[in-house]
Amino acid sequence: MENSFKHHADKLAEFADASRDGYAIFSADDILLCANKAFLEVFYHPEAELIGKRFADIMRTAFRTRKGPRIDADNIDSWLSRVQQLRRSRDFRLFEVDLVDGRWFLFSEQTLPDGEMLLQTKDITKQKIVEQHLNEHSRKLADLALTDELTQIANRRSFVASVQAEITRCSRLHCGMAFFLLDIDHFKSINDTYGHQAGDEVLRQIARLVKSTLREYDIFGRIGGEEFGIFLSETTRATALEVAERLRQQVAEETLYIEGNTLGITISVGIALARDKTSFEQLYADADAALYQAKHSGRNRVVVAEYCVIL
Ligand SMILES: Nc1nc2c(ncn2[C@@H]2O[C@H](COP(=O)(O)OP(=O)(O)OP(=O)(O)O)[C@@H](O)[C@H]2O)c(=O)[nH]1
Repeated sequence: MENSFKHHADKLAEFADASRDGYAIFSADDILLCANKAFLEVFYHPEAELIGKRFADIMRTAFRTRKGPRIDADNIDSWLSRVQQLRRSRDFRLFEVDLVDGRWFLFSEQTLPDGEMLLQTKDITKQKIVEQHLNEHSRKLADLALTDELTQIANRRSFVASVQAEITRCSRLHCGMAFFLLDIDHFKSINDTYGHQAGDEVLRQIARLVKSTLREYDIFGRIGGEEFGIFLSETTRATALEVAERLRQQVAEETLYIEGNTLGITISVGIALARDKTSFEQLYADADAALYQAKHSGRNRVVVAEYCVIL
């Protein structure tokens, strides 16, 4: 019977040694007592250099030789003191470790009541690559869902969401907000004269031009068709007018080169202003009314919504 146990224990040791997963046992005072080949391979050091060493010394060697686990720290001692707080903080811990050579391992630490610890490592490089591809893919999908395909600026959905978040913040702080509706003049005749593709190119170039004149934290998006929205926070009436007028002027002065034609484009801008609680719908309606006035009083102009005169 005893022989049979011994036989099975030997078999287990044999399998553990041949396993692709790493196994190691650390003593209660963190000395590496034994480890199989797969574990030693993670650290790139021969058995003789690791067995009998303290965990801290093994990690110091990894840091110094830049082999084994990637240690993103300037100072190994402060890194070690952080890690030591985590080690044995629970009976069982699972965490991912990336190696300097680009491989990824899932580590598990199982601590016995007397402080001895069994460390297991599993190569998860393939899963990590798939995970990274999936993350990248879903980031791209999220970007696509938020971006207007033609102009590569925010689409209506993401523009409205950003503006609503900013309205909430500004209303709380009672800071001035300005909302512009910007519309290309006689855009239909551009399509009719030069074709729809030329019209698309005008939209792209105008979006680029407007974007380059705005500040990084101004919110800019394509609301639909040839209509764009801009939201400025922490803004006075005078600043809003100045920005809109500068935009109008820059567009009017720019010559666009579209499919062999030189085009002069103008825009009309309707502005709504607010200081206290408001909504996207309210700002949009007010700016739209102002834009209507701008169109009907000759185009290529900026009009502030009537009720905003006092703001
Ligand atoms: N090329 C192109 N045209 C578009 C797009 N979206 C909307 N349009 C066109 O934009 C034109 C808008 O025309 P209108 O609303 O009559 O306005 P307008 O000709 O710009 O005249 P005003 O706004 O009154 O100055 C329509 O002919 C739409 O077909 C687009 O993505 N690409």
